[in-house]
Amino acid sequence: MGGFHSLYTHGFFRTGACVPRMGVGDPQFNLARTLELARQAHDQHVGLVIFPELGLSGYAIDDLLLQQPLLDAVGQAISELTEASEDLFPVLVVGAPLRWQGRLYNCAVVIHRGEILGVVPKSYLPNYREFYEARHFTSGLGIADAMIAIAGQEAPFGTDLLFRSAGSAPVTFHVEICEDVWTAAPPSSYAALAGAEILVNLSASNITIGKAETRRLLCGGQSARTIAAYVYSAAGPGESTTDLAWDGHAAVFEYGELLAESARFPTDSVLLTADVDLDRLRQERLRVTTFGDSARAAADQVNAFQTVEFHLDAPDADVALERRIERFPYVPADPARLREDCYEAFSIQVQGLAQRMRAAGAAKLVIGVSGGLDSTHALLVCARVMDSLGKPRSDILAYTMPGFATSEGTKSNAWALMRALGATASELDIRPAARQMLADLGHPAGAGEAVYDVTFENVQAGLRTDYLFRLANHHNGLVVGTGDLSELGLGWCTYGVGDHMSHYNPNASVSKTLIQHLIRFVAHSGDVDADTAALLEAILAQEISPELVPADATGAIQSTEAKVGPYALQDFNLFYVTRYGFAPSKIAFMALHAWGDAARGRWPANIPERDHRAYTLAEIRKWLEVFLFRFFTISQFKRSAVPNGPKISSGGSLSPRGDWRAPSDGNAKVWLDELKRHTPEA
Ligand SMILES: Nc1ncnc2c1ncn2[C@@H]1O[C@H](COP(=O)(O)OP(=O)(O)OC[C@H]2O[C@@H]([n+]3cccc(C(=O)O)c3)[C@H](O)[C@@H]2O)[C@@H](O)[C@H]1O
Ligand SMILES: Nc1ncnc2c1ncn2[C@@H]1O[C@H](COP(=O)(O)OP(=O)(O)OP(=O)(O)O)[C@@H](O)[C@H]1O
Ligand SMILES: NC(=O)CC[C@H](N)C(=O)O
Repeated sequence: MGGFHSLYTHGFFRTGACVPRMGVGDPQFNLARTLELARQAHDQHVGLVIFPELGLSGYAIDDLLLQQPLLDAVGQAISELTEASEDLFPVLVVGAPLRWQGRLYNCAVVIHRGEILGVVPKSYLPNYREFYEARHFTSGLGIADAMIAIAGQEAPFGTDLLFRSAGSAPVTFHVEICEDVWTAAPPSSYAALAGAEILVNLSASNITIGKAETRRLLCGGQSARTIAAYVYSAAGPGESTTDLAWDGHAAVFEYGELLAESARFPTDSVLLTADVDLDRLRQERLRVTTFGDSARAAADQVNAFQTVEFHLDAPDADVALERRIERFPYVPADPARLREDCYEAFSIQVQGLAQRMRAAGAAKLVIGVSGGLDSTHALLVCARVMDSLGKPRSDILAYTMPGFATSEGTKSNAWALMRALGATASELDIRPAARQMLADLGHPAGAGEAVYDVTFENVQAGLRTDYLFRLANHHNGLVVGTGDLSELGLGWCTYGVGDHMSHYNPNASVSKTLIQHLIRFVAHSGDVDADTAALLEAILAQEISPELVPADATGAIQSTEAKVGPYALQDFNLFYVTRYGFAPSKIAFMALHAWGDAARGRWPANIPERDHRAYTLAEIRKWLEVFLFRFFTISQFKRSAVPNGPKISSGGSLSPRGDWRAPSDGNAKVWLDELKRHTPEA
């Protein structure tokens, strides 16, 4: 099997859905097209590839289905296909009318490496409106523990089959046929509860206006409900147009998400592929424990399945991932989705803080404004909160509090911002108190020595927060937290007395990369004047720094990203560690795919061209190691004691009362070992 660079190494699985050019009632023609596509799928390392319903005979051939020569020719085509499959990697699932115990069934035949693994008859035969399947076929409902003679072999036959690979490409799949998924209780629902991860559907669904959307709803919804992948392929060009038409719709969904979809109304054969993330499905089924509850509720149906085992071994080649992986899991590149995300994130933040202000009977909001990203965004939220409560923005008491390392640039940005947003702005110099405290501590910096250690830093961060809390007492206000999700993930905040603490933190579950985007979004929204937009751009462009340590001899300022890593990568790591609990080597593989080439895929809007950069595997590995150590070893005690704040993204919040509970005395050993063992250094 391939190495680190192969998708099969990391729990991905390539699926294929074919729309072959069809010959009406012409099994040899259809066999030839099927074989062409199967060979293409082989060349593309597809593990499981499906073809349309009754694809070997044609679907809309009416009473020809009852013609002996036609059925014999279909049998011959299956024999030839089975023989040819010996040299092919993928499991093939083809549609054919088959005779069993003197009756005709609308079947899916599952073939791998010269063997018929099983045959699944269609359960639900539509016989309403334009459909007349019951005229020819018998329903497969209830057929179990049966065998069928086919292509010189004896194969399992029934609707009780699950197919499971015990090879180095492990997967469990189930097969249903068109109408089966149109029903209130599709067979695949029970199959998923019995362990099927990929649900395939061989379909011949004639097209009428608007029907493609119905299919998306049904297949996408089925994949979401069953926490599975749903692979769908419908008949296309060449299918009989006597009274109907065919748009050749192929699509692959994963847990409610459309992974790939064919262009409809093709004029020739199509192979659609999609890389399904089986790990994601497996991890999600562990989390969503009600999935197991519904398996218990449907125990009779679930326990009735039998498993057909086969061996699919991952290709030796390094099969490169083709799936689109967002660079920023918290900031989707699709403009429409991003707009919706920004609207929701901002509205959640505003609603959270407004409700707390009302409930606490607070007259004012108190906030420290540094001129950095987090406090800028929190201040934008405060302004909107006041608007929504019908209070004047002057009820926001905003303080800029210069310390030993505050630059003129950030301070003037802070002033400009407080003014632009209409807050009551003040300046409070923390240096005299900080000097006093350092002296009281016996710290050398108290006597003017250039000792810039963590105590020196935290005295400043702590004093700022202390002032804000006492100002809140003094003015009947709430201290608004600014620290973001990414900082919380990395433990990049001062515990208890510092920026870790507030009365309510609307930023707590907004990642740094999303905060950057939200500010960008406001700057480009037209909701603020040109000066404010320029100010926001200036804030976005500056180096991220806590400004707690003065610039060094070269003038270089304290850089957060030089210490904890680029937020772009750390947000990627944070998302996949907390949302799915993936292995670090898989996260590194995915990060390389997302970030390895600046030209690949779309970037979210408004990110300046100069920031379109790439990361090497060595960089990705290095910063992932930093992330794992910081996240698992040194920062959980901070997350175990965070103020309230609303959960914002499906990526999760890190509140111990919300979406992330972990021991405060754990360590990163397991994760670091996994990373080192399975990720090359470059
Ligand atoms: N598991 C555990 N349970 C309970 N306590 C634990 C602990 N592990 C360490 N501790 C204790 O915690 C203390 C260390 O934590 P803490 O006092 O927070 O200090 P620490 O995390 O060492 O330092 C704070 C860091 O955050 C950075 N910062 C501060 C402010 C703002 C920003 C920003 O950019 O937003 C960044 C700052 O530059 C500094 O590097 C030590 O006294 C240690 O003994
Ligand atoms: N000079 C300052 N004046 C007022 N408040 C400050 C100052 N420096 C820090 N703070 C407060 O402490 C918080 C944490 O500081 P930090 O520098 O990490 O955040 P930031 O500057 O808002 O954003 P970023 O972390 O993105 O630079 C700020 O959000 C702000 O509330
Ligand atoms: N072949 C089928 O089972 C088609 C039935 C399905 N209800 C459709 O309209 O597409």
